[in-house]
Amino acid sequence: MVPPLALDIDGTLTTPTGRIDPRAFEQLPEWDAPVVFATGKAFPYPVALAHFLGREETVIAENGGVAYADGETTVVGDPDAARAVVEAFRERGGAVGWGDGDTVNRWRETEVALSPDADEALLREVAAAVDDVEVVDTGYAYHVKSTGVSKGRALGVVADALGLDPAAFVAVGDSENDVSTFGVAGESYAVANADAAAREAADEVVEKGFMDGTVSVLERLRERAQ
Ligand SMILES: O=C(O)COP(=O)(O)O
Ligand SMILES: [Mg+2]
Repeated sequence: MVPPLALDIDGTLTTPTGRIDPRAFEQLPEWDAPVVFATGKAFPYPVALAHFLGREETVIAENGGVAYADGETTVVGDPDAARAVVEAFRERGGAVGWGDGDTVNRWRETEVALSPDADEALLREVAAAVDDVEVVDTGYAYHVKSTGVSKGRALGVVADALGLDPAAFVAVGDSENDVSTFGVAGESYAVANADAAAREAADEVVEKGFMDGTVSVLERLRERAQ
């Protein structure tokens, strides 16, 4: 039997230009165990991905602020604290940076995400003045979130709902926001494009980057299951 998977999305299932790698549509629909999409993106993104892959909608969004499994949504974190930090950042001249529509934050319930172009030093300075709020840099966004919220903690909630031990999961990821997942999954892999924190936390850093790296992990797990 192949193991259940906890898969990050950006940097892990994508191409270097940020598209979902088409191999996700070849490999994941048939994966014969639960697949949890664990992302920093807002709730609709992993739900849509699972939906269009024809998989159960079992997802972690907002870096663990939102977890959804077996029809049940769990929301944790203090959105008001995160929003207050971003408001103070704006008052001091900072810009969230996604343009007028801001679909990045439109459906976000527990945290705020800022563009990688945002003024990081100012953001960190403003956030440091507020208790229980932190800034997480995924390489794709700066996330202002409650400190107790993490993908790893949410994986515990999701695993529970599925009647599984989180240690049964194999995790693949690429950045700081995957470190907590690597801590609770039984086995963890960072793709070659991963940042220092993810590389340090993973059981193994694979040779290839982005979906090439993830595909190499999936192949290995499939071979092992035979
Ligand atoms: O939303 C981000 O910043 C990154 O998303 P990810 O967790 O799927 O890599
Ligand atoms: Mg990622």
